[in-house]
Amino acid sequence: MLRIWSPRAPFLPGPRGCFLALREQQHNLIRHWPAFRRTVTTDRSTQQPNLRVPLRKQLKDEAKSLKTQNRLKKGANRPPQHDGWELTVGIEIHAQLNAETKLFSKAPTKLAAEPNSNVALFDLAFPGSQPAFQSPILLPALRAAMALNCEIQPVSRFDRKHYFYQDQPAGYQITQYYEPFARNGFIDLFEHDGIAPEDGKKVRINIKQVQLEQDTAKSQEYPPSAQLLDFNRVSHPLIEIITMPQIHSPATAAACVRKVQSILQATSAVTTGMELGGLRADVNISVRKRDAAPGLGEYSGIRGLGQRTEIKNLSSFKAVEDAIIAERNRQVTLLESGGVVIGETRGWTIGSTETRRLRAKEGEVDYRYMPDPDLGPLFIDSQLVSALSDTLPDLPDQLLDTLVGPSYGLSIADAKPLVELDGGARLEYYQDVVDILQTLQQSHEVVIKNSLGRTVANWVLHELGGMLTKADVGWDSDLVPARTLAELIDQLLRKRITGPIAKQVLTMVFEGDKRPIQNLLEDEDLFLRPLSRDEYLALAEPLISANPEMVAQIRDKNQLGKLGWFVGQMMRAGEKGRVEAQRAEDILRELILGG
Ligand SMILES: Nc1ncnc2c1ncn2[C@@H]1O[C@H](COP(=O)(O)OP(=O)(O)OP(=O)(O)O)[C@@H](O)[C@H]1O
Ligand SMILES: [Mg+2]
Ligand SMILES: [Mg+2]
Repeated sequence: MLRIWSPRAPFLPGPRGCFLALREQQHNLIRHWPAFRRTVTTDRSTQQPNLRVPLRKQLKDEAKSLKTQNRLKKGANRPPQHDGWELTVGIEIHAQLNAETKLFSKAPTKLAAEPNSNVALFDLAFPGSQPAFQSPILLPALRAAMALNCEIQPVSRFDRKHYFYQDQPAGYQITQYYEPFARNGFIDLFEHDGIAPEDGKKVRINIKQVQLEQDTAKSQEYPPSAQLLDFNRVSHPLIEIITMPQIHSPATAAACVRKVQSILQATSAVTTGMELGGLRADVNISVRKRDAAPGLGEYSGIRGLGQRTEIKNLSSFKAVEDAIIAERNRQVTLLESGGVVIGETRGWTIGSTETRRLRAKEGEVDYRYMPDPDLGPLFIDSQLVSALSDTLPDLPDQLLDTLVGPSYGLSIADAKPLVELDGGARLEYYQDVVDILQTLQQSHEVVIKNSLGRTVANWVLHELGGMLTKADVGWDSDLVPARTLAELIDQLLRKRITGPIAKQVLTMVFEGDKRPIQNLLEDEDLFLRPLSRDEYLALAEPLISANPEMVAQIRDKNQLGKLGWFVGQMMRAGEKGRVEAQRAEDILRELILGG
């Protein structure tokens, strides 16, 4: 049974009315901007580290150790038989915007809701229902486009793209074909993104345009011959990001999608990534002989391209890479045996090494694009653009620069997961722990070195991260509150507990012990108690009597370096962490050398 979310169809009275309504809504947006930002986005800009020292070189050097690099160097993506061929890839990325309503109705966008419960009349193309552009959607869309370095267009328009399929009840999708809201952007990929730039610096991928459009319904096979349809997704606001055909390796293509995802997450333009279907990629692939005359294909000013095929709806970075490898291999083999590549849409399934033909590629003519007569132009005020640009948070590359810089001192291998994991939530947590720990350390008047950033990263990523992996649970900052972890690390840095005890306590907290750290350590008697002089003597004396030769070498031949061996033995024999090296050495000198 289909339930309709809204009993009233949203209505806007024609293009002129729409124009006025939009101007009015924009005005309100600017006026209420701070409040809006609090409710819809999670801007992390205020929580970012305030010291920013770009250290691109350091980033570059450290990136060399990345595993992906090793894989690339081994040439995993360049089988020798394809050396004479150049691969060209252009990507279209569809991202579900972080928005509360559909693109043209007030129906909520909650995807987890009961199937077909969040649907307005317009979303189902009920006769007489009209689109009502929901202007708050502009905010995540603009943030995304600006972070992708695009030029925001003051005027853009909506078009109808016709096709007939069960997932689109109107028979057309509303998109921005002729005049998108953003053009001419770019993203830069560096070694730390897992690619190997030819100039050793970066690869720049130009973005042709970013456009607003509607999502389609979700269909699910219902064997033997039916399909189930969930219209909750229909008209969910999407942006389509279209890159120029400037990508020449499968790994770069995957890195490009990964980078776009992390930029969209950093700007809160999206709430979910590829793993939850919030991002989908279509890849367009062609090959051409390196030394032959250029092919005839042309795209947006780039000439001499080979015939492209398109693989739609890829939903993981690995799928992007593997599908391109499979399709490149097919095209090269086909051309080498005298065949021709036909422009078509092809499918690819996870784990497969081959793409398969789905249908002939629809062209502009087949889609019968036309301006949507029910929607007026979209005017984007420069005031809104500058308000957004002032509040754009640090992007992943800037964050990495800060984290590997001198104030935090992280390795690129630690900085990257912090920036990328859990949509930035792990980084916020890390920053909270650092802040609290810094305050605690100041209040104890203990001077600690700049290793604090590294120590906290180790606990957040490796100790806590290891527990999450072992328990097979997702990230939840409430499992071990930031203050609890900061207090625990504080006790460790002040040498009041040992490392193994700190790990034991972290496990207890992780498993649900809610006692404050101080109480927990006291109750369980886990604080380090310094050893008495008698206890040091009891450790040293048996060692001295068991090793008379070494003692003689120290005493008679002045081989003081050998004292270190005795210190090591005492530390090993004593209760873990309680034997202090300096005090052990003092006792040994006293016993062997007589003071
Ligand atoms: N010869 C080519 N080789 C590889 N990629 C190409 C080639 N020509 C165009 N492309 C890429 O194909 C994509 C075309 O996307 P665009 O949205 O403009 O058209 P479309 O694929 O026909 O539309 P849609 O799939 O949305 O119906 C771009 O990313 C572009 O870079
Ligand atoms: Mg497209
Ligand atoms: Mg396409």
